[in-house]
Amino acid sequence: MTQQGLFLDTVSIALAGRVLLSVTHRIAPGEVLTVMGPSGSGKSTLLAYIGGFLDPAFQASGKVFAGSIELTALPAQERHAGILFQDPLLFPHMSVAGNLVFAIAPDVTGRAQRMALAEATLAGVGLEGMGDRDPDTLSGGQKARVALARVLLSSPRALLLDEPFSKLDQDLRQQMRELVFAKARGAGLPVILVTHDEADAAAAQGPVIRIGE
Ligand SMILES: Nc1ncnc2c1ncn2[C@@H]1O[C@H](COP(=O)(O)OP(=O)(O)OP(=O)(O)O)[C@@H](O)[C@H]1O
Repeated sequence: MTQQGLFLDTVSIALAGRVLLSVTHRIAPGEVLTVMGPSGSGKSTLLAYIGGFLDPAFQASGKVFAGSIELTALPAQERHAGILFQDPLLFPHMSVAGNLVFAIAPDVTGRAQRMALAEATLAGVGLEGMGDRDPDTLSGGQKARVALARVLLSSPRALLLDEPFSKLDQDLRQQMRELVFAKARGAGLPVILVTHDEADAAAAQGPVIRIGE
């Protein structure tokens, strides 16, 4: 996929007639925009709007573009907004490789080819040879890496990070965010990072917007 920025064009979201946030911002390929703000200010809601799963209780307007593609004109499954949540949300009844193969686009055909792609992506996040493992046997940091591998395999147009590091201890947190930012830079993916943590924001080395303050 060619490198594309993300453009939030006069995005405005309200709840019960009260405007939660208004944002216009361009994020370059590989750049991280950090979004901070108090609990309940609408950070997750912004990601839900971009991803296409905003609850109908909200009133939203504005467009979101990935390069020249208007994501807000597409159904959620066609947006390819690569979202990572606080919880890695792995399927417990599938192996690690199974969790990854599931995310690969159907145009990669053949079981061997799909498994090879999954294994290579696993190796790229530091989990070489762990495809056969059951997700329940992994540590929290390893699960977070599997979730990252899965999102990278899903042909994302952007990475939307909803506090994905917050359950990890300090060292792991630092390692994981460096890995995510390096992967985003390598793939030329624009990133939105929702966090409460100033150290995350500093590590992102990009612009910071604060909502609800
Ligand atoms: N489905 C919903 N229906 C009605 N209100 C909702 C719904 N989901 C969230 N809200 C409200 O919308 C506001 C924004 O919520 P949101 O989860 O985006 O905040 P946040 O900034 O991500 O908070 P936190 O930092 O605690 O995760 C909050 O007041 C929340 O209670």
